[in-house]
Amino acid sequence: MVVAAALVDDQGRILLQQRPPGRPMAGLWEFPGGKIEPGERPEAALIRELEEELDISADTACLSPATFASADLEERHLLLLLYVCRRWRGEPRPLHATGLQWVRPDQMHDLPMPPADRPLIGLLDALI
Ligand SMILES: Nc1nc2c([nH]c(=O)n2[C@@H]2O[C@H](COP(=O)(O)OP(=O)(O)OP(=O)(O)O)[C@@H](O)[C@H]2O)c(=O)[nH]1
Repeated sequence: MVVAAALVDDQGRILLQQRPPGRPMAGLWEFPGGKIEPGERPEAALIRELEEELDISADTACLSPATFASADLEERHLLLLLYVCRRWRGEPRPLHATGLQWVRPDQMHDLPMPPADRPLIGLLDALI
């Protein structure tokens, strides 16, 4: 079970981060987030991941449940809960990722992304 955020800026662009080398799916552009730890609430997990990965603070009230992805990975099944977040404190910095970029949903079709994320693009385009 994974939580992730579509951080949306005032131009309707979404922040993607690039997975670093030496890890599964290296080089792909993904939504910031990560695994929920045992006993952790999903929103708390996402707030923790945003701090760890981007050095930003978000409040639970600013995390809107948006949609989810369900896909087979190599040895596991992934359930990814995607939240939309339009307000946070701080300027995102790539503490774990190779890089960050802000993109409109329609631009995501041209980026290499994890297969599970592909069905989310059209949904985000309609939502934002
Ligand atoms: N954060 C994030 N993870 C995603 C996305 N799409 C997707 O398939 N995933 C998968 O969901 C998992 C996220 O957990 P993580 O980021 O903590 O995983 P990790 O690299 O430590 O994976 P590992 O523990 O299997 O090595 C990974 O298997 C990742 O490939 C996405 O858009 N954002």
